[in-house]
Amino acid sequence: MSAEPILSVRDLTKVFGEGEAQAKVLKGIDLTMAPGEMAALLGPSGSGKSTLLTILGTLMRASGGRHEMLGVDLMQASDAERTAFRSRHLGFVFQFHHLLPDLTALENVMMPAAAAAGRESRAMRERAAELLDAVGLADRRDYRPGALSGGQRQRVAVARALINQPVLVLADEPTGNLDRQAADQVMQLIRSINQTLATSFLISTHDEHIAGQCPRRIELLDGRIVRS
Ligand SMILES: Nc1ncnc2c1ncn2[C@@H]1O[C@H](COP(=O)(O)OP(=O)(O)OP(=O)(O)O)[C@@H](O)[C@H]1O
Repeated sequence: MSAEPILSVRDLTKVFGEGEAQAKVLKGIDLTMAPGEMAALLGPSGSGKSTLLTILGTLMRASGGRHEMLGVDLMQASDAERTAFRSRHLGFVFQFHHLLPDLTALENVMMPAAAAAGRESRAMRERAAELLDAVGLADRRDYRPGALSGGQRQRVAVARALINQPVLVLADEPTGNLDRQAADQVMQLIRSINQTLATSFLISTHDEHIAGQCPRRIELLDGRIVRS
């Protein structure tokens, strides 16, 4: 028997604007993801990749269709329920790391956990240190982002995405700002986390080399999935 999907999306649509300025950007997306899946999301610029990731991340609501995760109906959920769901079950990595410049690597990794709990704890600090160790940056925990390389910053961002033990990490061009070597290191890291922790990843990219490192590929074209 196959496992229940963690994510189930049916006929999902997104319309921006009104009247003549209206643009239908997602035109009926059907998508499921199984626990522990790692998928690349490909498509030309403007095909809707970021819009889809933003909706799946509960950072924006779809205009129509069904959006369920872990059995929760996220279309019907209130804003407060969606926020709680996000901090408990989802992680994010963006093209630009969005680390806070005045915090150390360790403090940045800890931040989503401290924000969710409303305070810091020793357990959080220990888990953040373990994650920095796992991404190969144990010796950089007290460095601020400005003193790290682009690839190191992105590895800190991956560690930060994992602090709340998410079921699914949404990554929007996580290697888009990196050279090939640093990009490969980040992808190796993501694959090893995917395999050891069974965290699912959905990774948008323009780069076939990056997509080739993902077991599944999902292709968007003009707001529709044309291959999955
Ligand atoms: N807030 C918004 N209001 C109006 N239109 C928007 C908005 N956000 C995105 N769009 C439009 O939706 C379409 C899809 O944008 P999206 O950013 O999802 O594409 P993408 O596939 O991620 O592109 P890229 O690869 O260039 O990042 C584009 O035509 C864009 O102009």
